Amino acid sequence: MFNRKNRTEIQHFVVTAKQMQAIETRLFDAGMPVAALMEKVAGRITQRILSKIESIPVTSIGVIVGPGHNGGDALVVARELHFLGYSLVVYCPFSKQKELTQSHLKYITSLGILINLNIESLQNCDVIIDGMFGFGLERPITDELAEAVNQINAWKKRVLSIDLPSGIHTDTGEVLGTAINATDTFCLGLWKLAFLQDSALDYLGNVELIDFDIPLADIQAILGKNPEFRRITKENAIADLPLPRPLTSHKYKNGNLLIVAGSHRYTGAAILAGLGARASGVGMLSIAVPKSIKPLLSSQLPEALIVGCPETEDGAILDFPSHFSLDQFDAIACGPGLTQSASTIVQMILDGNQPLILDADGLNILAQLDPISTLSQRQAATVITPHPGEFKRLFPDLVEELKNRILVTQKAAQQSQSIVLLKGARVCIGTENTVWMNPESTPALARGGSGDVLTGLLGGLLAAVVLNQTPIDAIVKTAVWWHAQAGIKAAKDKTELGVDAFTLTQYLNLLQLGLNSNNHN
Ligand SMILES: NC(=O)C1=CN([C@@H]2O[C@H](COP(=O)(O)OP(=O)(O)OC[C@H]3O[C@@H](n4cnc5c(N)ncnc54)[C@H](OP(=O)(O)O)[C@@H]3O)[C@@H](O)[C@H]2O)[C@@H](O)CC1
Ligand SMILES: Nc1ncnc2c1ncn2[C@@H]1O[C@H](COP(=O)(O)OP(=O)(O)O)[C@@H](O)[C@H]1O
Ligand SMILES: [K+]
Repeated sequence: MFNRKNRTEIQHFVVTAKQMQAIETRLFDAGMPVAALMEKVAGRITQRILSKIESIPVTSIGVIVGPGHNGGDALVVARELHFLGYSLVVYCPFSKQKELTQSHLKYITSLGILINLNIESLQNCDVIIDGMFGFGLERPITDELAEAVNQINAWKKRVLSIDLPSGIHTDTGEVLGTAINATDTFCLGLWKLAFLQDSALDYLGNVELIDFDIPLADIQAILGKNPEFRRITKENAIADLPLPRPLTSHKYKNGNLLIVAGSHRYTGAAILAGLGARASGVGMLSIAVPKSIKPLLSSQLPEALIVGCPETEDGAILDFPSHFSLDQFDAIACGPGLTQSASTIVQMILDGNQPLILDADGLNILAQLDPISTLSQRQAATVITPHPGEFKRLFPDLVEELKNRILVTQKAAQQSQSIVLLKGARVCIGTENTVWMNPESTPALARGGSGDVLTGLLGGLLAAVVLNQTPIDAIVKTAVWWHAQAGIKAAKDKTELGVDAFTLTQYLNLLQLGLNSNNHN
């Protein structure tokens, strides 16, 4: 007896509509009949739909059928559910269909299932299957079709979307006119960009990839060996953790990090970044703050070396103490809570040769300095971690393109020759060749201070791996995954309202996330 192969490797590929079409074309050119592929895919969708509805009382199932192959998929699913004894209501408001879809429509009619032109026909269904549009949708849904979609959403029924919620653009995740609010979406074959775009999130519901055995060679023929768009998974995130430690390790082999943060106004930001760094396991931690808040930092982080700095009149860092050198550090994390008065030291750090994470006010100060040329001229690696507001200040020429977060991150990374971590519900990390995207997170993180924790965690990891030459983009994705997983676990235990930034730092313990020192789960 053979078990189906669990193809975890395909979980990290993410494709555009164009790439998906090119991969699909390769299958057809190789001899796979289109109709056979549709049967196979729809058979798998049917199995997954059954697993979702078996435990709930279902009297009748509504099916929305579009004009293309998304509609064809829906009709095959409808046929199978009919033979399983479910009562089906088919709604197809299109006068023309693609040939294969038309053929399935004809057959389903021959089975005695009525094809309705009127959306009200679905009103009494318990579950609706959405096969209106998939990755072929390119123009907005308008007029009666838009009204039908809005009506379905207003009913607030359970809606299972095939491939994408109809109305969502495959690449940008934008709503084209209007879109189905799905409770579940079955993404077919390979993850599409829309599944990692913030703009689509509220429409997707629970998401699931339905693998239909696209040969790896066909995927690689289109995407290459190092795909441009990649999803962060548990496997690829933990692979780059600095674990296990060599038995003969010592503190200077585990990274020497300097955090530059805090002001009278934002003392907590420095503490939160420090606690984030603590969780990373960094070998040595120094935190530069305005000297009058040094006692506060020392009491919260006894293991850290707190560097008290001369202050501006408004309580920001004015300068580093005399004889203080940045050269001793493996990495610097700079920005949380600095205020814009700390521009002198930010400039000094940018001029230095240490790998750098720049966040918050560090970015706002950078925005005044011609960011693209400043970043491009740095000798060492720079990771910038803007939220969309900071991003707009840094890259005013890219503001219009922010509606496609994935592509805009890629462009910003290429222009600035830096690693760009664009914050949001689905964090995107732009690097020279790849955009990494984090598919799992929680809105519990949407509150002040959670970004400071990420900066510290990332700083600690960066300092540790600079020494063992792990690529920097690899560790950035690990930090993003770790931060989000801690948020998810904390939200499970304390609800989405219970995850203040300090609580988040308490959940960064890897054991709580199901890992151990051998880096095995
Ligand atoms: N990839 C794979 O390997 C597999 C893919 N499969 C399935 O195929 C799906 C893609 O199928 P697809 O290419 O036929 O496109 P689809 O999304 O059904 O719709 C396009 C149709 O809609 C029309 N249309 C567009 N916009 C419109 C509007 N605003 N208002 C009105 N009409 C509009 C457009 O017409 P036209 O632009 O020509 O007027 C065209 O006819 C994919 O999502 C998956 O479910 C599986 O079966 C097998 C494996
Ligand atoms: N809706 C959301 N879902 C998941 N994560 C979110 C959401 N909103 C914000 N985040 C995350 O929370 C953090 C907020 O960081 P930031 O905006 O810098 O806040 P702060 O500077 O106050 O710490 C980022 O890591 C961001 O990706
Ligand atoms: K759909």
